[in-house]
Amino acid sequence: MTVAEKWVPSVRYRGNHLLILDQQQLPHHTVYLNVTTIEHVWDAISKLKVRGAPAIGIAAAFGLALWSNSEKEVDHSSFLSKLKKQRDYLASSRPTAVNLFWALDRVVASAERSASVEEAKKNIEAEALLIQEEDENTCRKIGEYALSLLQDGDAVMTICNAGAIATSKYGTALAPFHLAKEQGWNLSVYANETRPVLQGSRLTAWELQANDIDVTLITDNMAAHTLKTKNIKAVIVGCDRVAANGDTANKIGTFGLALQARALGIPFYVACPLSTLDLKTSSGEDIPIEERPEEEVTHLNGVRIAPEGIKVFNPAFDVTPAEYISAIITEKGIVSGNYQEALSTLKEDESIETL
Ligand SMILES: CSC[C@@H](O)[C@@H](O)C(=O)COP(=O)(O)O
Repeated sequence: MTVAEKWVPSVRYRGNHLLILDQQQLPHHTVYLNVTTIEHVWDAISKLKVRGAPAIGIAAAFGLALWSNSEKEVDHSSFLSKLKKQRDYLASSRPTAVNLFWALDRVVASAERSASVEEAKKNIEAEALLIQEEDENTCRKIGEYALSLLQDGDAVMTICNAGAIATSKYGTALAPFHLAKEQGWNLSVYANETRPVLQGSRLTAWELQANDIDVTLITDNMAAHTLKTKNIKAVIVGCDRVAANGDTANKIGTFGLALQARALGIPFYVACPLSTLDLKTSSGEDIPIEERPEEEVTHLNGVRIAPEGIKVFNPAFDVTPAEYISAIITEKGIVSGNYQEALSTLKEDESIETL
């Protein structure tokens, strides 16, 4: 079976409510949360019940649709200013993944193209649905380009979960494995467990195993040894924001993997949709890095594993400088070398297929 046949969507829109796959309960329970208010959506994003850059954007877009469907305001301009306040509220749920702001701004812009409240409501819903639908095609294209860098039989390493459940379907970094499966290739994946909240062991291991893709779980501190001894042909990761110069923010631990890959001469690829490119942020130094609650570090499954009172630093992301990235794989092609120029061309020129 392939991801197309076994698909468990992360977000399902039902007009007056959303069904959100609770990724905090995976791999033990496949549970959908019944989300009825914009506050529920904020909470689900902030607590990582829905996570992964594209999925956060999709959930937030539907959050605005939920709000709009139940809003009683009849004056068009008051409706639009209330909408913008809701946009700012949802934008405060997480700071690093730019897809969140990109999706919210698309929905607000669609409402601004309306002449009445009724039309604005229709536009908001249609735009949110379009964002979700487009992401599926985008991820498939990313998977096709990523697969062109691999060969049947290759072993590849990844971190976190940039998979189907982090997007509309297929994923970004995991898309090539889903597509390889469809075409009968055998790729094997080494998944870093991804402390502190274990997106690798709880989500990537679950997603790939459920799709009969050869996956081996390692702890994060096994990565260098595994890269060196297991004939790994590439590292592929997702990302939360790419700055104009190609510096890339992704799950904490990614930068370490990039350094290890460089030291061992293994290509290090970043896979992402163009919605993750943030040309307004000039370099990685300007990307806001989320710091999360210390309990994520001091506790495992609710059990304290560190002494009371210990100081904790818990950045959720790190930035990999562009010089360590062999190529960035997008739905419009693969870029490498001078990222500054290539990324802005890519964002501007929708017709480019491969650079
Ligand atoms: C296609 S998902 C890409 C990234 O969002 C992913 O690699 C990642 O770092 C997710 O972090 P998370 O904190 O789980 O939202």
